[in-house]
Amino acid sequence: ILTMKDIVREGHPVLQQETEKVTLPLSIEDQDTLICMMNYLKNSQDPILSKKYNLRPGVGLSANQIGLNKRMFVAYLTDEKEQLHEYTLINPKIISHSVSMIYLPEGEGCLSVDRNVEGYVPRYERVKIKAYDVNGKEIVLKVKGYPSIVLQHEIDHLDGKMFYDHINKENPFQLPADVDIKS
Ligand SMILES: O=C(O)C[C@@H](Cc1ccccc1)[C@H](O)SCc1ccccc1
Ligand code: NI
Repeated sequence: ILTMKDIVREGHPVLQQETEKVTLPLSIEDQDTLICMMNYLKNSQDPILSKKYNLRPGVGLSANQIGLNKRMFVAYLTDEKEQLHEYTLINPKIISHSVSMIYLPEGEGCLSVDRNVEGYVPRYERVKIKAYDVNGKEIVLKVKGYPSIVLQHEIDHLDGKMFYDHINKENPFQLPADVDIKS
């Protein structure tokens, strides 16, 4: 199973580069990798297993976070309305987004960053994503709020970006007038 030793930490080049598009249909190997990545998220959110395997909880994981230069990620989270969101997205692309922005009041963390980085991370409130599912079928999904933040955090990884790249250097808690804090 995937554990913290498999997770690449900041500074490693694979996290700083734009990941390569995945060839479709998915190889058996890529299919298996995605299952392992989703199992990491589920295990990390299980009180018993996360303790047993010493896993940091995660709601998203990108392939380059486990050292693979492949444009694919998984996400497993419940939203503000306790709705479960489970995504395995291949070659995702944000094709449109809202003007309005949102932030997590507590800021963001990252499984690849072993330190606290303070500050608001401005994200689009709503995004429309085009991607492929594990069967190679094209999907278009619209997400808003917390799920939108998670998917943007993961797509950033695939583009070689870290959450703190979005934090205002002068004033990390700067809030442009018209933004809403999403809790
Ligand atoms: O490093 C990753 O990509 C996984 C992040 C994703 C993430 C962080 C902040 C905001 C949105 C997504 C981990 O989930 S950070 C740990 C965590 C665990 C549970 C809930 C929120 C954050
Ligand atoms: Ni991250």
